[in-house]
Amino acid sequence: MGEVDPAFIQDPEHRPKLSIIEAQGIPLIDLSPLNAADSISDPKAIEGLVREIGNACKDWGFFQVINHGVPLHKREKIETAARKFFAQPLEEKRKIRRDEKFVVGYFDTEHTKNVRDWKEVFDFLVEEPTLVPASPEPEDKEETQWINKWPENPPELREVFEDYSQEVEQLSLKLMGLIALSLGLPEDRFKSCFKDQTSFIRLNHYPPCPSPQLALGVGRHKDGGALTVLAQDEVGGLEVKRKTDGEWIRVKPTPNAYIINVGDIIQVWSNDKYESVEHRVMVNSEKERFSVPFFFNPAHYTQVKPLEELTNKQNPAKYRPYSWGKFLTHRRLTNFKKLKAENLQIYHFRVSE
Ligand SMILES: O=C(O)CCC(=O)C(=O)O
Ligand SMILES: [Fe+2]
Repeated sequence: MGEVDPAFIQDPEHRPKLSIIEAQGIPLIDLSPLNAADSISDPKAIEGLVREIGNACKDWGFFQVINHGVPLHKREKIETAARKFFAQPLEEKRKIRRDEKFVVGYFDTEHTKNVRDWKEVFDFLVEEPTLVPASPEPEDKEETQWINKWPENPPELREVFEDYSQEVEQLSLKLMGLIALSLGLPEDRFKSCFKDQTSFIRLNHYPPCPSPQLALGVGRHKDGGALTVLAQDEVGGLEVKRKTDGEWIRVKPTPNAYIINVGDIIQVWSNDKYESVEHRVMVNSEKERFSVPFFFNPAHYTQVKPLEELTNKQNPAKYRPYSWGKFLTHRRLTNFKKLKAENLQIYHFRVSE
């Protein structure tokens, strides 16, 4: 990636401001009550945690966690492997390029809202194989399997990835338990939805950009899945749209913390009590940046709809049910193309009021 190609240039209203507002207020939550051996005998600590998580989901849709239980060395290993992978020549990386048949792998021409992102990515599925619908067509009942493509280099990537994904999956399940409790539901309310998960991990590399005021590493978007657990390095660049005033707020890197955000599925399950919030990534002219999001997604056959326990006459369901698998395959296929229109979003399933 050399000079800025017009494909990367954002419309003026979406260009980043170079004066940054750093996050004061994106909650930092200490998960240590979960790890304490006597947590059962200390329900007060868990209650406090549940309240903090609920408030963060409601007010921000984003929070950071510390003392989360994911061993630091496992995170460091995947970050090192990502650096090694992206340092290879483009021809090497393109050997395992994502295409319409192999939907995971390396990709350097992703578009968000039809503007090209200043980044390259590598996606891995958590379940191998991952079962999904064969096509986004609603009448087509056929299923297919997605499998991973592993690069030759670095050779340890597969093992490092498998080790890491188990840890973030455990953390995600714990967080879903806390989120369920915060909605007044049983802790294991969401557990079965993730049995045949369609989760994936993405390695993101944002090279230095000569015009960081014109382009974005990732354009503004919401995450389509249930929950995102993101590791960012010390460079920083993630910005979150503050719900109170629509201002873009930078998430300050906190060593060894994870950034958690509510995805579209939790928004629908909670019938808009919790909102999937827009975010984007700024790039800079000097430093490259790496990040590793884990997208926690349910089984493809999940019909996403507002939970019955959370809806009633006064608070009727705001969304029609939709198939997560069809939503996912639609998104994956349209990601290859620069579309004329915006791709599929949950508001397309909104019940008109
Ligand atoms: O790199 C980041 O900080 C966030 C990336 C992101 O939002 C995404 O990949 O969905
Ligand atoms: Fe995102």
